Amino acid sequence: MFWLVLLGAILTLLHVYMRLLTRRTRSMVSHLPTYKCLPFIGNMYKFFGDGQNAFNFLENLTTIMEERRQPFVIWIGQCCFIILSDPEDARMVANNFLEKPYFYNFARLWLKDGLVTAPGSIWKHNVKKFAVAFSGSMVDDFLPIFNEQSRKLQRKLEVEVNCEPFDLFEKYLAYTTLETICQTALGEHDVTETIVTKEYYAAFNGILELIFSRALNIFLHPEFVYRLTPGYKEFKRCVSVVQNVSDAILRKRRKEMEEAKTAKISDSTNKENGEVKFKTFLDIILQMNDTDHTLTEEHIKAEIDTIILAGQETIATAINYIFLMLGCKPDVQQKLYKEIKEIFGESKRPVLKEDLSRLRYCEAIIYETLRLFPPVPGVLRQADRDIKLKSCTVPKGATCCISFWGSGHSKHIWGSDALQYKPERWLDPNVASMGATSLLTFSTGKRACIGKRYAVTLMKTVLVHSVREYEFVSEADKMELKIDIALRPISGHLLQVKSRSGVK
Ligand code: HEM
Repeated sequence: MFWLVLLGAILTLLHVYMRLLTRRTRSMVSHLPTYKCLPFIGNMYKFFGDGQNAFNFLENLTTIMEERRQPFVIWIGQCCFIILSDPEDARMVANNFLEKPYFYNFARLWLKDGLVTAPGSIWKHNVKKFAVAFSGSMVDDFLPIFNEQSRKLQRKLEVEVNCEPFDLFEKYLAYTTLETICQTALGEHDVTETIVTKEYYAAFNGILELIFSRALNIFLHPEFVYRLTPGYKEFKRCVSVVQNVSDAILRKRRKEMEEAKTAKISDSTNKENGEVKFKTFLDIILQMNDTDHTLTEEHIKAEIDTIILAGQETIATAINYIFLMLGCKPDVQQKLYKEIKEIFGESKRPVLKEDLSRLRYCEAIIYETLRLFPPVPGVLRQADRDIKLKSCTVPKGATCCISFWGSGHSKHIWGSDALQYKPERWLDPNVASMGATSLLTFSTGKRACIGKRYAVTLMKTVLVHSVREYEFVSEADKMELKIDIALRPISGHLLQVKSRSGVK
């Protein structure tokens, strides 16, 4: 009995002490909507469960934010999270705060100082030099690879014509985008047997699942606790499988560059008919490494893994949603087919640079899908000082969560038909220019995505090659979703392929 009373007293004191520590933050956000807080865990009880539960939670608080037109507050233990979806607020936060909160440390065990997880000081040092690898002119140079990969996908889909519905993402897209990113960003052309293997992909996915389940369980947040769990062992195993691949890519590329240097010939990996096609992301880092010795071997490998994560999973998810939406909106699909016919006629030629700006309806479909189905549903930033937003002041120490799901579904931003899938809205010049700043799917501000142009160009190329050949059918209007870092479908996501000529 005595021990129980003592324990009760200690817990009460601890609780009071924690309340005192967070008193300023609590008073600054007290006017914002929130849920009932439990001692010690705050609102963490809302997250217990799976990714579907996390998605329902996001939908629920989005509705409240829409009604109140205010950010929403969540307490995870003693950490205050301010969820916001207003694009102006989002820009304010993203331009002022460079640091990412401790959740990103769960991924830092793997991605270390790679661009996505790096602390602000390291990110600032690298970002401009790295971003060159995905600039407009570079992306134009990637077009032959985008075309080749899109054609390969189109040919693979032939076996699905008039067959049972299937999961496009799992069966094909994940591998198509993995191969594409390896060829364009890492200069690694021979990837079918080394990287694009089931083992690699399972390990890659395993890491993402483990990071997400850790994030949902507050008791696994302290590093010393997590290291004692079987989850950590599995995490280390998966990371080692993935890192063996980045290690092999790095060693191979270094050897090629060394050999070229020794033989005093220019390196030909990315050349075609003697002309330099493009300098890859990996080559840029390796060249920087000659003069910048802050780039360690470990850091370079972390950048390889980062670019595979950032560039592969996101585009595959986005393309999957596009096909699913086309499948349940035959009128939209027909309009896209018509646009492709107008530009390409009966020709099966590759997509050229000049075609990209003419694919206006195709672009509208891409943006409309990204608005309603953001592959990354939101990002986090750590407030290192107070900052004033439209309806509150974010207190120093709080974590801001920019909800792309919330902004994409807001009637205050997109109008009363915000929840409808209507690519036509992007053809209105007013909406298109407003949308350019209000569509947050690629994030906003200083640490926004550097691969937007890459992603949109690849998506257009894939769509042209597939839609001119096949018709797609889905029941995605009944799709159910979950969050496991990415926004993923759990049902209603199977696709059927039909031949346009009606002949298999
Ligand atoms: C539809 C496709 C894509 C979506 C929706 C997307 C979305 C995002 C988002 C939301 C962020 C911010 C992450 C954060 O703050 O935590 C981000 C960052 C990033 N993305 Fe993308 N991305 C896509 C494609 C790509 C591609 C194709 C690449 C590269 C080839 C890429 C490279 C990066 C990198 C390197 C960062 C980190 C930027 C930084 O911190 O400076 N992304 N992306």
